Amino acid sequence: MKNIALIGSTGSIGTQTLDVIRKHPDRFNLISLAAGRNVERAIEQVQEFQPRVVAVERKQDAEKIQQQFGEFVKVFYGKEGLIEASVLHDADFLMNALVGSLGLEPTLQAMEAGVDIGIANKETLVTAGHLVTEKAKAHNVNLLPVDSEHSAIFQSLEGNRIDEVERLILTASGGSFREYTRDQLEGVSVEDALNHPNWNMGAKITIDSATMMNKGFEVMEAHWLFNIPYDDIEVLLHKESIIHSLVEYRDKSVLAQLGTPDMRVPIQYAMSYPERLELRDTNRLNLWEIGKLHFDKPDFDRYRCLRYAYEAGRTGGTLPAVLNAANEEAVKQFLQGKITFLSIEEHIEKALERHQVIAGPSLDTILEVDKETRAYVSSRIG
Ligand SMILES: NC(=O)C1=CN([C@@H]2O[C@H](COP(=O)(O)OP(=O)(O)OC[C@H]3O[C@@H](n4cnc5c(N)ncnc54)[C@H](OP(=O)(O)O)[C@@H]3O)[C@@H](O)[C@H]2O)C=CC1
Ligand SMILES: CC(=O)[C@@H](O)[C@H](O)COP(=O)(O)O
Ligand SMILES: [Mn+2]
Repeated sequence: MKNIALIGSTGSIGTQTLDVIRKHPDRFNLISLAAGRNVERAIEQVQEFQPRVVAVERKQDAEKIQQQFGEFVKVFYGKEGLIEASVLHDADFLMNALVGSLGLEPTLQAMEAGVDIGIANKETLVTAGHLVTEKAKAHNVNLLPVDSEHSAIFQSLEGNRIDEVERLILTASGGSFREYTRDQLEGVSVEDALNHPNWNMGAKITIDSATMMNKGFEVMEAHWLFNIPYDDIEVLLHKESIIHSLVEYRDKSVLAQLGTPDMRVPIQYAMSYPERLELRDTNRLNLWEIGKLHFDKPDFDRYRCLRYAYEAGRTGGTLPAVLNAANEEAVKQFLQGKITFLSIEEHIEKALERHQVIAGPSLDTILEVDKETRAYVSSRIG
């Protein structure tokens, strides 16, 4: 039996993680959950899974849950609440399903406590990949990929040597506007941007997918997870999202992982690794039904965020934290209807241009840069 701590329980990855736990009660036991403001859903989850520790974003919501469940659960709130839900002496695995760089500190603290991490929360690796990978090594904990592309690469690497890899190829759907020219992106709506062709995900990652910042983040995530230089990580447009990513070896053999788009597959694999458990109610991949798969090269002028991500990743230091924070703030403002879709990349570009890079930043420096960058982007919007 594996004891699971889950932060971000009410979101897309969080609820699918709970579905995996629900399907395997003999294998997984939920000992804590952390949610944000979706208190009704959090309460239902507490009723069903009976974790002993619960965290929510706001004090008043924590009090409400504490009253309802009494002594059976300990309820916390805020940033400290996220840490309480992540660092438990008997946790075997923390699923980090939070959105944003908010996930960084709980991840680092759980690793210090020797807990293996399922890392869906890519912003943590983007913002502070050097700190996270160092900490994983120092405390001998596994950092298991949950993102579908990284799970595909992880699976395609199994039984092979990393020093025999020549190239990682990350597939990209192209997002909600993949058939649009740059001119057609003028004035697109939030609703249209949220309409991902293949995946049903949280709002922020759906916008990141439309700008292709998601793929840029995934390049950075792959760099840190698999220790591969940026020059050897490529992006391939593949609109069906059937091939989840590929690894090319030095003999030019290419291994890949395929499947119908269902995040419960990589979620479950991270949780059950190195075993594969049954997943009954997912769709089988019948290639004859699909008939054709399509591939294309990404255009770095059409998808500028992809270019910024490679540049920030190659530069390193504090620049990736700026990229992430500027993106988080700009996407938030776009979702609130305050800026246009195309101006997301404009704000990011300006934030990157003005930043004086600090090499090898500490956690405190990263947190400071994160805060300062959000304030800068917010002040540009007014
Ligand atoms: N969805 C997907 O298919 C995939 C997602 N990912 C990555 O996984 C991560 C999660 O994505 P996704 O599940 O889509 O995101 P969602 O927006 O659906 O969920 C985010 C979760 O974080 C919680 N949260 C947000 N702010 C706070 C806060 N201040 N305090 C506590 N909890 C908070 C939300 O709580 P609440 O709703 O209660 O406010 C929710 O539970 C992201 O990093 C994303 O890039 C990667 C691959 C695929
Ligand atoms: C499901 C998943 O892993 C997402 O990150 C997905 O990759 C988004 O799709 P695109 O970024 O390829 O549009
Ligand atoms: Mn992905």
